[in-house]
Amino acid sequence: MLSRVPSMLSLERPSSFSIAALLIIFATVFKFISLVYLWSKQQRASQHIPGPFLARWTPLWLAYHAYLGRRYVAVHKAHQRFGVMVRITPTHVSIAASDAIPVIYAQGPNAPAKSSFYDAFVCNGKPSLFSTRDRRDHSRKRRVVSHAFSSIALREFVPMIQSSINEFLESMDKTCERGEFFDALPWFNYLAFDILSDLAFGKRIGMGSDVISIQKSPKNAIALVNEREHFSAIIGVYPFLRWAASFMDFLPGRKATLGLENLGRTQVLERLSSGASRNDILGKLIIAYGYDDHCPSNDEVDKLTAESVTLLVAGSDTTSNSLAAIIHFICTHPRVYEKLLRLLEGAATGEKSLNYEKAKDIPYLQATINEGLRLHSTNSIGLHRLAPKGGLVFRGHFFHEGTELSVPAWTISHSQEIWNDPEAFRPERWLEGKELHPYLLSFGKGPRACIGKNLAYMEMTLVIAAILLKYEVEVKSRELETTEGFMHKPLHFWIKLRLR
Ligand code: HEM
Repeated sequence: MLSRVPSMLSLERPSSFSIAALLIIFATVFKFISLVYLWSKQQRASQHIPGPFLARWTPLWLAYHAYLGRRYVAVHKAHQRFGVMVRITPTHVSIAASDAIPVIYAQGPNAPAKSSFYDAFVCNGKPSLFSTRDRRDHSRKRRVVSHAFSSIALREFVPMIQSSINEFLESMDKTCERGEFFDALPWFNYLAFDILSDLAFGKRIGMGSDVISIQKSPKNAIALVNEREHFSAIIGVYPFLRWAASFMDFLPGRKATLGLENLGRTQVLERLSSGASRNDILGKLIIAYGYDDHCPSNDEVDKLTAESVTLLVAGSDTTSNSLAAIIHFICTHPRVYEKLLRLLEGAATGEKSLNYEKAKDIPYLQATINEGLRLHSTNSIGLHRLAPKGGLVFRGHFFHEGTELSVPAWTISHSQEIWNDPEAFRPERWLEGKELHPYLLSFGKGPRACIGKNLAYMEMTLVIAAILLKYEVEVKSRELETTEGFMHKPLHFWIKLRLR
């Protein structure tokens, strides 16, 4: 009789395979239940905080506005309607208050860390400096990468940056010959891309002749950055979308991510195999990681690729879009334009160009850049952080560990209490004695603030000085149409240039 019992019902000892399968199922169910429990606990804890009806129930409200490229507008309007604290997903509270900046973007061992939003920005499966969430891992990486951004390193980059700018100016000269309005935004993008790819890959990708074979057209590489950034900003807000997207390599944003990874890997491998040394960011990273004295493993190549791609993405269109917006504001404010030009001409003493050492010492130019960054708000969203272990208290509200928190950058940059007449473009406000830098969120704040900030100021200073000294710039429209990916950017920048 016993022999007729089906083997699956026999009382034999389970194989190690079935034990492993059971353990995996058990672990998955446990993880799911604990996630649901955590989610409902956080949701209950922030239930007293108002917000748009849909946002209180699903992250899709935020994902939808990110998809439309208008997340910062939706969050800003929600603050106007509901007040300082607004729930923008069931577990994410946006706090539009300047005193929240040093709390949410705090330094120190118990500072709020980046949230899983940043998993959407991981490259090659390897978190880069930007997407690393663990505090200790991040500090270690930041120490290594910061070698490439020291003030000595930046000074060494000036000739490389200048050479890209000279090539850019030659192209601009040709537009003067035609004497027509043209969309300068792609040209700013090419320039920033040239500069960054030169520094991060040791090879210019943009408008130069040195086009990388994998990206036949320079526009492709720029489109990849735009698409990847927008895609990550959408799927970042909802773990389910991130999970679903990982199976959908056909999505344009997913393709863009893979395309950029390939582009970066090709360049990094080429550089490593050539054994060439160059004083650029990639060269400095190779030395800082110690890959100059042994042949790096695949894993190490992936790490280096992740950093290089991140620097290209984080440093190119951010700078070009900010530049376009700042020059737009200068041109639409003749008083500022004339004042700036007089100061630049004074420093250039009769020349049509100005070196960095002189340009950086013109306070009004730096004030104009800051004012443009504020008014345009390249970084417009609230950068996601997590309430740390033990929770976080702000203005008497307790936020459970793991609640997402952010300070909406656009809303802070346009706050009447901080800026007094916030819609006015008035660089002078930066020179009147009130310390305004703590409220400028363009580069983030705290331990995760932008590592490329000084490089960005250097580029913007050099390009604005070069353009204003060489050309008369006329804009076609007073309006600047914009959209938002992860960063806030103009859609076009129509100008006409005349040689001065
Ligand atoms: C105007 C130009 C730029 C703007 C507006 C900008 C903005 C920002 C912002 C807001 C953050 C913080 C992100 C967060 O907390 O989620 C950031 C981080 C970062 N930026 Fe920039 N950035 C600019 C230029 C650059 C450049 C030129 C580079 C490098 C070449 C760069 C590389 C990075 C990196 C690597 C991080 C991550 C830092 C970390 O987590 O430790 N950025 N940037």
